[in-house]
Amino acid sequence: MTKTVAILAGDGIGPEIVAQAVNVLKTLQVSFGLDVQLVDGLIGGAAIDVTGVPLPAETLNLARRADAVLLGAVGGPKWDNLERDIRPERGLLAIRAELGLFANLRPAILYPELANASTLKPEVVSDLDLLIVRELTGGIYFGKPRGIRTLDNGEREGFNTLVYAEHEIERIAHVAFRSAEKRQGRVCSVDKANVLESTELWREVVTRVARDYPHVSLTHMYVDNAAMQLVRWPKQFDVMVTTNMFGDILSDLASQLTGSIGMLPSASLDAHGKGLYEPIHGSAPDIAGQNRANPLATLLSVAMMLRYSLGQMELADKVEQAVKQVLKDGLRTADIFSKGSDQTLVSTQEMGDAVVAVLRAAL
Ligand SMILES: NC(=O)C1=CN([C@@H]2O[C@H](COP(=O)(O)OP(=O)(O)OC[C@H]3O[C@@H](n4cnc5c(N)ncnc54)[C@H](O)[C@@H]3O)[C@@H](O)[C@H]2O)C=CC1
Ligand SMILES: CC(C)CC(=O)C(=O)O
Ligand SMILES: [Mg+2]
Repeated sequence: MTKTVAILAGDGIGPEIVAQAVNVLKTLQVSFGLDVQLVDGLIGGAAIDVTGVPLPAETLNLARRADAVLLGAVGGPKWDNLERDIRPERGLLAIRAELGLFANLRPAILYPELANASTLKPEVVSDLDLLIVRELTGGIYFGKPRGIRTLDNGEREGFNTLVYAEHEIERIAHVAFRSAEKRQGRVCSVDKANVLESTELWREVVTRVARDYPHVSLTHMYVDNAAMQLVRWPKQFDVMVTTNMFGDILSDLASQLTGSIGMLPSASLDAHGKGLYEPIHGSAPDIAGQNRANPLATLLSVAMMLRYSLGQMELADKVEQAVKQVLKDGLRTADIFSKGSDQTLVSTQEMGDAVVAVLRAAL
């Protein structure tokens, strides 16, 4: 049966990188019989410009009907002075919440060809393969009350609320333990339980859920130490499970261990296999429109979509193999390029075309 994929390119480099992903999906359609229908929708600043809101009802309906959603990125200086509730980023938070996408899987894998692009020494990152499981629809990005208020003395005060209910912690913990069962069997739960009651409960609930997984080991780490340990010896981690904000920050950090933020894909999943797939990075306004962005995180997100939402394991492997091949062939966008080497500096489009060419050659 034909599957529907909603394509939400968004802002900044979003349209440039998503165009490469669409080319890959069309190649899989034409050359490998992938039965998908691609339907475009507006989100973020692009949606604000046309409809006045960052997540139009039409886009939400499209995403609800679709089997999977592919998203580029949202946001940019053009919309930064808008009223808080209609900024592009609120559209992204809203689609995650509306679709119930509570589990954000962010694998950080070092491709051997990029060992020299990592910020760490090759021996510290060789074979790095860790998975950050980030809670995505709760925590401080969603907690109420929130806002900016004026006090009696005229001074303004900004405030947010970090709150986690037991069921929110339980379900993300299960995702982490089930993931670890298929990997090296180790979960590290990252919190700030020494200071924050919300994550004191987090630690207690994760410890309770661990009893259902006798073959998985559980350790706990405070987030400040976790940030330090990630750059000291990242291979100590298999699966890291953490809150919305801590996962957001630690995954950007982890991306540099693999060479670039342009390399990390993500899957945001609900309880039933519905997923939204996007690179972990933002809209990169500093390089938008220059055909310089690395599209590989987005193409690897397509591979995750094929695997988790479209049931196409072999095609997922093929896309990942094609990414590995273009790196082996020495092709590099600017973010992963090292001068004085036998690498070829390529544009966003050229990198996308090269992946498509490898896929076609694999026919
Ligand atoms: N999922 C999303 O849609 C996200 C949206 N944002 C939004 O994006 C805008 C920019 O945010 P920033 O903090 O600058 O984060 P960013 O992730 O967009 O960019 C950070 C740095 O990484 C570089 N970079 C990012 N993606 C790259 C790629 N594929 N290839 C090469 N270089 C890449 C950028 O050029 C920039 O120097 C803001 O409006 C922010 O709110 C930020 C993070 C996630
Ligand atoms: C709007 C932000 C929460 C997006 C972001 O930085 C992310 O999900 O990584
Ligand atoms: Mg982020």
